[in-house]
Formats: sequence, C-alpha cells, structure tokens
Amino acid sequence: MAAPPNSWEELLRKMLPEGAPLPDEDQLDYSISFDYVGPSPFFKPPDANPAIPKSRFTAFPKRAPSLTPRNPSWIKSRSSSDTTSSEIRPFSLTFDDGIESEPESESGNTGDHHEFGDSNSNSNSNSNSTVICEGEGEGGVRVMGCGRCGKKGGNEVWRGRERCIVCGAEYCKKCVLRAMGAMPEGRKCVGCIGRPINEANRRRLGKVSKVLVKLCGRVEVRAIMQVERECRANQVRPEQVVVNGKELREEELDELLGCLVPPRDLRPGRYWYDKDSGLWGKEGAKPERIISSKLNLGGKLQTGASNGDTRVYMNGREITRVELRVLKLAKVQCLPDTHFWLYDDGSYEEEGQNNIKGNIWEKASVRFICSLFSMAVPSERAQRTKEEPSSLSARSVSKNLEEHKVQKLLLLGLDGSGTSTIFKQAKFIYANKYTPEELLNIKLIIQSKMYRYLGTLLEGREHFQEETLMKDTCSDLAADRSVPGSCPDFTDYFVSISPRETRVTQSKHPVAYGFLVLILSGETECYGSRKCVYSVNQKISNFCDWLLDLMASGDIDTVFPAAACEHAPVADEIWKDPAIQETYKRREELPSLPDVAAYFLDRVMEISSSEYEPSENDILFAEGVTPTNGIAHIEFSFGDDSAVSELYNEDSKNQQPLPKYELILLSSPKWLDMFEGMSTGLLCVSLTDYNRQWTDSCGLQQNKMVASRDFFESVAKRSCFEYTPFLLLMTKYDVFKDEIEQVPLSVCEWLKDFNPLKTHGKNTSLGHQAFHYIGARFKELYASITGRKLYVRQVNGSEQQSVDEAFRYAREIMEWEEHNIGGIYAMSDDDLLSEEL
Ligand SMILES: Nc1nc2c(ncn2[C@@H]2O[C@H](COP(=O)(O)OP(=O)(O)OP(=O)(O)O)[C@@H](O)[C@H]2O)c(=O)[nH]1
Ligand SMILES: [Mg+2]
Repeated sequence: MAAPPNSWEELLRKMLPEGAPLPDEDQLDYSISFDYVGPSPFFKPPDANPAIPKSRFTAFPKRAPSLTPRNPSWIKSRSSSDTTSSEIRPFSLTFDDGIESEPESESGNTGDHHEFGDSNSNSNSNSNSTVICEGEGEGGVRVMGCGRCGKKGGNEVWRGRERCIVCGAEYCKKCVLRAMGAMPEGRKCVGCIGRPINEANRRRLGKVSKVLVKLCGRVEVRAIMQVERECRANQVRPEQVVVNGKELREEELDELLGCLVPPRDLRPGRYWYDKDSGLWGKEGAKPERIISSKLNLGGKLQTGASNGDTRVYMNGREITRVELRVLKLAKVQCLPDTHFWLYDDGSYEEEGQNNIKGNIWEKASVRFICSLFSMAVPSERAQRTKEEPSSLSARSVSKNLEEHKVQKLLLLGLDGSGTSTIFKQAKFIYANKYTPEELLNIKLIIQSKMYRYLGTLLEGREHFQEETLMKDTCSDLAADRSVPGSCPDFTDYFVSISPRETRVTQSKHPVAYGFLVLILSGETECYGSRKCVYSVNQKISNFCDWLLDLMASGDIDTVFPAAACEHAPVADEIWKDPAIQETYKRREELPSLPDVAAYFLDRVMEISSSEYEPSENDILFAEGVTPTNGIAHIEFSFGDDSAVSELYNEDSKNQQPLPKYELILLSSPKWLDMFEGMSTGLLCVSLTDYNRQWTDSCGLQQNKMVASRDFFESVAKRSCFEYTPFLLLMTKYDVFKDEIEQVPLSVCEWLKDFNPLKTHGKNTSLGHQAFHYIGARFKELYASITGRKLYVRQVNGSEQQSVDEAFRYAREIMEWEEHNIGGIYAMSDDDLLSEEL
C-alpha cells in the first residue's frame, strides 16, 4: 500500500505551530522527539497481507559488523594482493558525460542502479576534472564551493554535498559521481584513490550519507561503505601505531589485529601493552582493555607507560590511581613499593615470591567496577577460548566483538528530576524484577519515609497554628485598644526559624511591634485557649510532641519502621484529622514534603502492617529506593518487536543475540570523570523546574531550571564525554502542560524570551511550544559548548510506555551515531542523516 505522496508533509504540518513554514526534507532535524498524539501513521498490517512492509520503527537495524579492526579474512587478502583499487569494486559505473542533467536524485531514484562506467577516464576527460583535488587541504580543510563546478553553498544543489575522505574537497550533488567515479575505496576524488585517508575522517569511514543514498541507491551505497571500511588504503598503517615506544612493523600489526581479542577500534596513536597480563592502554593512561597476551609487539613496557603515581608496580609498570582502587576493592594488599606480577588469567603474586596470592577477577564487584569505569576487564571470549579453544576458531573476530559489546547508558540529573523513576521503570520493563531481599528493603524504606512525612506535616501544622493564632490574637488586641485603621498583617513582622521558635525581625510598625512583644513576653496563654483550623486534640498533640522530639534528636530511624505497626491507628487518625488535611493543602510551603506523601499516607494502616508488600506503583513512587549518593546499574537487552524483553539467558543461545545495554544511574557528580566511553548520556531535566527553587550545596537558592542548565553545562564540558552523544530527557510534561497555563515561563530568567504563538491545536498548545523552546535552549547551549547536536525527548516517568519509547529513541541515537556520527559532523548533518530515516 503506497503512502500518499505528501503524507510526511501533512504529518509534519500537524506537529508544527500553525503558520510555521515546512522545512526542506534536507533540513529535517530528527533530534527533538515527543509523543505523537493522534492516529497511528503506521498501520498494523493485517496478518493476511504479507505485501505490506513492517513499520520501520518496529525493526531496528542490526548493528553493522565492527569496522576496525579488520577481520582475518582481510588480512589474508591483504598479503595476497597489492592493488589498492581493483580488489573490491562495489559496482560498475558508466557515465555519459554528454548529458548535463542532474542525476535523478530528488525522488523515485532511490534504489536505482546507476550505470556510470569507467568514471575515472571520463571524469578526467572532462574539462573541469583538473579541479578535483585543487584547493584541497591535507588537514581536511573545507573547500569553499564545489570542487568540480565551483558552485558556492546556499542553493538546493549545494546543500546535498559530499566530501572526499582524503583531501576534504566537497562536491555538489551534480558533481559527486563525476568527481568520485566508481568509488573503489569509498568517498575519494579519483585523484585521491590509493592515498591514505585524513585521520580526522576515520570515524566517518563506512557511515552512510544521505546524499549517496539518493544518488546511488541503498544496495550500491552499502557496497561502497563496505569497501570504504575494508579496503587496504583506508586502514591504519603500521607506522601509525606505536606500542611501548616503537612503531609497529607490518607483520606486528597483522598479529595485533588478527589475534583473538584485539584492541577495540584501533586508531593511529601511541599505546602501551603488557604482554604478560594482556593489559592494553593509551600511552599515559589507565588500561582500557585486556587483549590477547603474549603478542610480540613493539618495544619493552616502560615503568611510566601509563603515567601512574602510586608507587605500586605491576609487571614493571607503575599503576594508576584508578587501578589501585580496583586492587584495594579486590582486597589485594598494596603497600607502597610493592611489585606485583599479574598473569593473563588474573592470578597474581608478589615479585620474586613464587606464590600465587589470588585472582583479581574473581570478584564480580571488581569486574563490575572496572567495566563501569571503562577499564580493562577480561573478555568472556578470552576465557571461553581457554576452555574450548576450537569452538571459536570458525567465528569471525568482528562477530565476536559485536556479541560482547555492551552499550552503556549513563543516567544523570539533579535530585527530583526523574532519574530514579526512569531507572526503576527500566528495571520493571526490561530487567529482572526485584528480589525478595530488595523488596523487603523497599518496604522498610517506604514505612520509614511515611512516618517522616507525617512528622513534616505535624511540624507544619504547629507552625501554621502558631501563625494563625498570633494573627487572630493581634487583630483582637488591635481592636481592643482601638487602634485606628485596620490591623496590620503581623506575618510581615516575623520570620519563622522553626515552628517552635518565632523571632521578631522587623519593627516597621511601632504599634504592631508593641503587640508582638506583648504576646511573646506575656506567655502564649493569650491565645492558649483559642482554636483555629490547625488545632488538634490532646492525643494528637502528645503524639506530635513525641514524633517531633524523635525527629529533632535524630532517633526517628531507630524507632521506625520497627514501631510502624504499633502506631498505625493513631497515625491514620492523625492523617484524617481536619487540621492535618488543612496543613496538607499548604504543602507547597513545606519543601521537604513530596507530592507522593498523600499516596502513601492514605494507606497508612495497610503500609504499616507487617504483611505489607510494595506494589510496582509503590516502588515507583517511593523515595530513596535508589542510592542517593552513589551508583546503581542494571543490565538488560530488549528486542525489536515488543516493549517487554527478556534478560538474555540460556534459551537465547541459538538465536541472534540481542544487543546488550547497561543503564548506570549516577547520583553523585563527583564520579563523573570516571565514566569515559559511555555510548549515550541520558540527562534528565524536569520541565516543572522553571517554577521551582533549588538549594545548592552551599545553601544558595536559585531557580531549579537554571541549576539544571548549569549542571548540564558542567557535564557537557567534561572531556570524558567528548565522543558521547547526549539525550536530554525532559520529564513531568504531564504536570508542566497544566502548570504553564497558570505560571508563565518567564518566571525563569533564562527562559524569559519565550514568545508563544496564540494558536489552538493539539501540538501547538502552550505546553508543547514551551517544551520545544526549552529543548531548543538546551540544544543551543550544547552546540555552543561541543559543536554537536543534542537529542531531546519528553518523558512521562510514571508511564511505562513513555519510558520504553525514550529508551528506543536512545537506541536509535546510538545506531545513528555509530553509522552517521551525526554529532561530530553536526555542521553538515543535513547530509549525514541515517539511512534508516
Ligand atoms: N507527574 C510526574 N511525576 C514524575 C515524573 N517523573 C518523576 N516523577 C515524580 O517526581 C518525584 C521525583 O522523582 P525522581 O527524580 O525520580 O526521584 P529522585 O529525586 O531522583 O530520587 P529519589 O528521591 O531517591 O527516589 C517522584 O515523586 C516521582 O514519582 C513524571 O514524568 N511525571
Ligand atoms: Mg528525590
């Protein structure tokens, strides 16, 4: 069933504010994502109709095989042939240079096979062909205008440009095929064929570009991308890899890349390698991988290879501080000037003692911490090989690498921004359920928190009661003494330090001040017999005194939850008391009382009982379930077709392995620098923050959206996230869309320029426009820091489907980044959109 020709335009028009112009297809930006409200644009095909293709959003592309290192088959072909261009020819092109018409690229041509033969000679015979490599910069400097026809940027044709991965010369859509010919080594001008690529473009190798898809069709582009990745001329050259201070020789590089556990994604650079343990890292840095041991590579491992300063030595290398922490975690005695000998199986001994003391990889916690910090951990493959060496011989190296790759997602955000909720939802949706021990712990947390909420309410009640009675008393006194005029508002005259200590801080009004002094010095009896909406009976008052004393002395945690069951009836009575309900109505004045307090207190009897078992919602809404000052993580994988997936288990052995993900929730920014090499950063910001206050670690108050922005900025600036794409998850849209109708976005100084259009459409509501505006401000900020694109999505943490969709979006981003490096080449992202899109 063919879609109507302009269906995407219609769909887009519905999403954009009324009157907004439609962007060109080339300019479409897929980096803001939100929940589409309306009928599904993708029809579920009836089972009986196999002709209808599966929706493209339900099937995610399989990860492409690892690009580098090369697989052994390549190494074989490399030694057998020395030609650079003819060994892998993606397809043949015939080119009729007499026809000046633009290739049919705009429509209908996708998937067509272009027959442009012998392009090299034809291109060269063209009068313009001499400019092919002119003006090129070796360092990838961009040539202004098309390198062949000379057209400058700005017009439609120029926008879809392609760049040579050697010289950086750019060609407009019309000239790409003429300038690059059959592309036997990928996107290179014909004059650059056989020449090594510019290293700045290595990350671009094999990443599909939209322009090529339009010009050549998918099948051909795949072939071009494959040769671009695999042909000899584009590989790392031996002299570009220095190991232990020595440039590699050709056979050494072959040994390194052809071994069972090679370095991941080898780039030109300086490395150190410990052949006894297999540890491998960049010169001057911590180990990043354990590769195959006993390879004969480079020079001798130097003491200062990793720039360690710990006075603890491993196989002659002074180890780094992070390694020392790991050793301590593994309970290895590490006194200064200890010299260890570490073997490739993880066993270690002190030098010269000939006595194996243990195995550092034995503990799961050690392996976990190492993998969290992107540090070396022994690969399962290497371990399996030891057990069954023959079982792996037939498997390709790249396949193995794929299988064991775990995509790491780092979840960050200020307290209350929704991070814990998303983490808990991910655990419900994808990972295993909570264990009985975890459930017991959560139950105790919920019970304890519930009594704290009650304490906070009682404290507030006391404060509100004093305030109200004092006001009443003062107005009576004022009336008694016939003070002319109305009674001043006494609340202006004192600031509450705590409900039990009220201090006069102003005395603008001498009469009022006189009354206050009178009241405060003349005992509270003057309103002791009075009552107000916040007054309670003696029983509650006694409980209130007891609970508040417990809170003040810090003993509440020793009493609750142990005494929860015993005090449940009175707690229930208190919660239902009208005075407490009146207090709860003013909960925004009690900052430590979360909205979820009522959810739990409504069921105080049930929750206080020893038989109570927290439900999924209870866990979701409970505070403090995830560690507030540390790290939590879950590992999971999810399939393409359904929201719910299984843990990868024994049963899936025979199936295609699902990609694995590790979600790491980081509550404390002090660890941030340790998280290099994350696949994606998920940063949560609550949309309602624009109207909230935040107290920083120094006790200073500021707008919470501004605090979130500053936090985001500090994260984006870290060098450890240089290559990490970020997805901004904007939470609490459900609350925000109503709140924005009452309180304008301009209450936040950073967002004061928001200028909404007055329209009445589903997707042009004030909330929707404001969400876009905030997203755009964050994108702007991120681009100014990193020059890259920030992905944005709204999430409702309380809905599993919304969280699931956010993770699916994150997965698409990882795919795009892997195939298109959208972020790094953001300046030309119009031609680097995913093939899948
Ligand atoms: N309405 C609504 N509430 C949300 C949403 N996301 C989170 N919340 C609530 O916001 C509060 C704070 O949630 P989180 O930020 O996840 O909690 P946290 O402060 O990071 O961590 P803990 O307090 O330790 O649980 C909780 O009461 C959540 O139920 C959302 O999208 N919509
Ligand atoms: Mg919290």
